[in-house]
Amino acid sequence: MAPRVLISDALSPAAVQIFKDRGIEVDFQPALGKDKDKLAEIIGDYDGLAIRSATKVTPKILANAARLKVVGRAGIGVDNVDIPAATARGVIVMNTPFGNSITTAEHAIAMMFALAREIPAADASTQAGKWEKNRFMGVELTAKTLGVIGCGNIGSIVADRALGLKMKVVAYDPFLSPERALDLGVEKVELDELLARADVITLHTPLTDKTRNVLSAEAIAKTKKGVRIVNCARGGLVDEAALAEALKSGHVAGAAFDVFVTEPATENPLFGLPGVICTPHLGASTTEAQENVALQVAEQMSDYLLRGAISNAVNFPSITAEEAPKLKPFIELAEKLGSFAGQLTETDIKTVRITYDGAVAGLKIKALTSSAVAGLLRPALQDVNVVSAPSIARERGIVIEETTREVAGDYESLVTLTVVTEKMERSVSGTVFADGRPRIVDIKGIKVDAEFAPSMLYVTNEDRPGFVGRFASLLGDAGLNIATFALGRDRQGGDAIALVEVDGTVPAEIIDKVQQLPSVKQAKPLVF
Ligand SMILES: NC(=O)c1ccc[n+]([C@@H]2O[C@H](COP(=O)([O-])OP(=O)(O)OC[C@H]3O[C@@H](n4cnc5c(N)ncnc54)[C@H](O)[C@@H]3O)[C@@H](O)[C@H]2O)c1
Ligand SMILES: O=C(O)CC[C@@H](O)C(=O)O
Repeated sequence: MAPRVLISDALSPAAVQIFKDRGIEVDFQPALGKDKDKLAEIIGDYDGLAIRSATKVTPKILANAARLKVVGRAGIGVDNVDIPAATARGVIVMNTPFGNSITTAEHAIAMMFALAREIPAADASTQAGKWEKNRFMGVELTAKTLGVIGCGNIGSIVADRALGLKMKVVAYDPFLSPERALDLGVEKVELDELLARADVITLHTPLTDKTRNVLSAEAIAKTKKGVRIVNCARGGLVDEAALAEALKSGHVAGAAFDVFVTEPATENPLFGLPGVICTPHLGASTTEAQENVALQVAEQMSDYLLRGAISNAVNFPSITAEEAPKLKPFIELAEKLGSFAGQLTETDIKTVRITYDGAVAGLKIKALTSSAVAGLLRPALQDVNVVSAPSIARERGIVIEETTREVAGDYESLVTLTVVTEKMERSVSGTVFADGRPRIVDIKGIKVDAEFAPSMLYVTNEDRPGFVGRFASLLGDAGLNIATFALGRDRQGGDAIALVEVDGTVPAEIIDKVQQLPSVKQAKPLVF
């Protein structure tokens, strides 16, 4: 069945065409993002949800989204998606980090000019027939200092454009390296210095606990008298009430805001104040940017739904379309090794160690580890997948350790998963043969060679003559057909294991009978 995608915001129709061309069924309902009840009612029918900022992907929506595998944000900020809730439900969340950066940077520059020359007020006055030539005395931007708070993708484009305007640019960004600052031609400074020196301040950080109210009343008080402030990033970076006071007192000469604490902003402390210019979150609203982000999100979502390739996910490592086919058999191997260990582990897991030897060490091991952990946890917690597994493990205090060793041993690639509980430590290793099928090659240090089959029986016993005959007769007498039989032992007379593929499920009473055979230590049914 073709995957189904719902577009619940006003994305460019270019996205619809991409989905259709890729063979994905697409439902374009651009007004649905505003109707959360209707969205909750129908979301269960879709594998993918493509959004802009109007759709709020809340835990309630996710709880109804039984089929949902991916949320694609045609834009940068994913603050309208509950990422922990999506991750916990195994839903990939991806964005398009660059498609609207230039457009948004241009909006910030436009806002700066609009402030410097009071263009909106001059326009309104002129069109009202007033011709107030002496009322609007602007300021020149050349040689002024622009303070950029957050010098990432958009902040650095703004800086570049401002340098082109012959402004001086100072930037505050704890993650901006001195080399990058030098490259951009900006001066990296601390926040207080930026506040003291900037004639115009522009914000370009995400909204986080650290950046909320980065321009607080206290910070605004440290700015130069007559400063102008531009916010085209996120509402909440500036204390709106404090800014309103500073505008009224004349300390701040102007503020141009595209984003607000509450959106849609129908009322706001800044509205109606002198020197204030507002736009309704238009930063990304150009034909070019909307086409870029719509095409990109549709491509990314299609790649994931059809090929398992992941790009720009905020809750999972990227997997390119080239990597996906190489990873696929190892994802299956890791998941099955995890499942093997999970089905045999009855007590609390403390640590999971995963070692990647040989060629597999060069692959995206984060995806493999997540798959192994998903397989490990699934016997105990049904609702876990490769996306949610690491966070679920973390919540349960399970430590996950990964080791890579590029040198190959007996196998070109070997994955070993070791589970440590309070009482024991159990390891299982596997590889992928040339036919692409995963196999178990070692259990607790005992060599075996078995494929994973839908129904299996795992038996550990003391290595004594007669066991195999008695065991096979017991299964035969119960009408259970043995499909494959793998045996291994650590040494003659020591511990032995049998991994047997049977046709059909093994009834519980047969497991009990196997358990009672002489020399048997443990008998467990396994399903893969
Ligand atoms: N108005 C719009 O329509 C619109 C459009 C696109 C993006 N945005 C918003 O613009 C913002 C920036 O987007 P971007 O693509 O440049 O993001 P980015 O991740 O490339 O850059 C953000 C920068 O902020 C810096 N930063 C993080 N914490 C900081 C802190 N405490 N102090 C100072 N700097 C800090 C980071 O180091 C990074 O360099 C985002 O919030 C995004 O959602 C708004
Ligand atoms: O979709 C939009 O119009 C806004 C996008 C913008 O806020 C973003 O973070 O990319």
